Amino acid sequence: MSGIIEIFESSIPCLSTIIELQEAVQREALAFSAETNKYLLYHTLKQVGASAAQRIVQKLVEQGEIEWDEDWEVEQILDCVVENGVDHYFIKWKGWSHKHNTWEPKENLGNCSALLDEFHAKNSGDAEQVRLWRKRKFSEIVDDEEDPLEAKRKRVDKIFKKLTSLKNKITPIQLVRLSSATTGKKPLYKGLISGKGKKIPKFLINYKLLNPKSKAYKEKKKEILAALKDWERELNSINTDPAPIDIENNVDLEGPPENFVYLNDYKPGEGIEIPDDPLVGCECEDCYSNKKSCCPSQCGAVFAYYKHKRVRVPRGTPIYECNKRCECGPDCPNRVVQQGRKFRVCIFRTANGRGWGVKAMQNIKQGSFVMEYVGEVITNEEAERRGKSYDASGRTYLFDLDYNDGDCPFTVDAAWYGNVSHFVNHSCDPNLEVFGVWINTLDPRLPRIALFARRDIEKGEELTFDYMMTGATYAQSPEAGGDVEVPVLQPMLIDKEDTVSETSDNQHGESEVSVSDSGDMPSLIEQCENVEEVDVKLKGKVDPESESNLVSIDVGRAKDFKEKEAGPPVLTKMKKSPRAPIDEYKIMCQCGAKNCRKYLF
Ligand SMILES: C[S@@+](CC[C@H](N)C(=O)[O-])C[C@H]1O[C@@H](n2cnc3c(N)ncnc32)[C@H](O)[C@@H]1O
Repeated sequence: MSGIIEIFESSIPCLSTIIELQEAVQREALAFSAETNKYLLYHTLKQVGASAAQRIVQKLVEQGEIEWDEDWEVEQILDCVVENGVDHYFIKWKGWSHKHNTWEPKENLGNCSALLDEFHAKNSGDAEQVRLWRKRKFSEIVDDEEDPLEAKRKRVDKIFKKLTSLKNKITPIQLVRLSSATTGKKPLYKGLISGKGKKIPKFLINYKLLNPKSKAYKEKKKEILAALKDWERELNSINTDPAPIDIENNVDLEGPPENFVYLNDYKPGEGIEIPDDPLVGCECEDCYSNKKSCCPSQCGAVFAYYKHKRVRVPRGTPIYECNKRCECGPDCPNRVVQQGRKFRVCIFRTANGRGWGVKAMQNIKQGSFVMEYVGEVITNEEAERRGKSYDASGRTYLFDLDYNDGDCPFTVDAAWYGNVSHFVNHSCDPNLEVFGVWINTLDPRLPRIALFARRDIEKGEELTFDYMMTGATYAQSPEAGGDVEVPVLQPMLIDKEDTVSETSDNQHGESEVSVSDSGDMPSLIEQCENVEEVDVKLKGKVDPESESNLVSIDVGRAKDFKEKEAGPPVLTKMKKSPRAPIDEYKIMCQCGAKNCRKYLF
């Protein structure tokens, strides 16, 4: 065994920075696996940012460490503002499309004096006007289409991809050393910039920060807690869910994550439109008593909730909620996910190296809606591209909206934009369960991803879901005494003549879910504009033995797990590159469950 497994066994203190980790690895005569190296490299590039990464690459070229056949040349200066007293210019980079244009402080444009002169000459009109023009705020000039964070991220990804494809492998520590040299920020280390074969320099580690009793640690901790409080305020000012979010770090000195933008809903990625006009709604006076004609039934699905709004269908069952065209009010039992997260949760620092996690701040009853998984909705091709760098970095936030035939037109990426669910960790014995939910967007390819309590959850318990939910095509219906198997239905793929109805009452006096013939029911899908795109082939009666009855929103690429072969997948997440041999991407699962599968993906 090598690499990360050995590092785990060496018990590096959790406060280790990248440098400390490398130092410890060298001291113990261990080596990072290629994957760990890649992970640290990507993380370091992200930390230093796109512009500094460019300068580091230039340094590496100057030092003869690498050959780089393209360099970053400013092609044109397009705009200028003064923000916090610093001139910032909007740059078009040579060889990079306008998508990659970025705002750069003047200090980053050291050798562009000719272009700067040219820009200022062109824009030297009325002095007062120029002054006002330069004083515009970033927020006034960055239009909605433009996403500077996205442009920078793309540049980091591109640099990372290129660096890892070079013959000469660059280590993260080289980047860290050069980063302090090029950014002019407080150096992270002291010593020579080592070439190959040279002695590793002595690092400037603030060992006091490793001792929680030291004054330095306590001061740093205070600083971090203040930053986390600010972050908590910021998240709660954006969060539109009825329940607030707490933030807690009683474990280490990690502050708020950089480059993470809080969102409440899906953010459509480039070229993606998320329709939100359902065209039709129900006219029920009381949707719960009118299950047979309410929205779910019109979509060939079952009414998914009990009166008190807890889910009563097994996982994988598509959920159709009442939508904005329906006549029912907000108290309708078929409006649950759309009303947002009602349970207070806390983003907390885990104590066993899993980074941040999320815990419940109040008891949650089985079947309750807990939160939605939101992020950028991107195409399959874009997900493939991003997936490669995420896989290499050992972290992924990609959730395939894959369904039925394994074809995955869209993926939700919560890496840069997301809500609390961004921080929810995996468990092989999770307490949350995933459902696809359709509300105002009835495009079958664009379900919302909702996480419901799989069992009663106690206040303080960490919230988890299974990143590789696979297999079980039948869920036990707890309401039916635990042993009754309930078929999981697939949206759009049931016979027009098979509609779903409720039959016997359960012990709580609420009806159970079953499938029966009930004649011709006009399908909501048939009324949708995109009906041509939906596979509405008649499939015969819903057959509980048949895979084709299943909603399968696929784990995507974690193909190598035996469990996956055991049965068709259900709404699940976390992409891995199909081309990557699984050996390269083994990440130890730290969920601690008895039935732990050992590897995350
Ligand atoms: C969706 S993120 C969860 C939030 C993450 N812990 C953070 O700090 O941002 C997924 C990543 O968290 C880590 N993770 C989640 N569950 C884990 C587990 N059971 N064991 C080890 N690492 C885990 C892995 O790095 C994984 O790629």
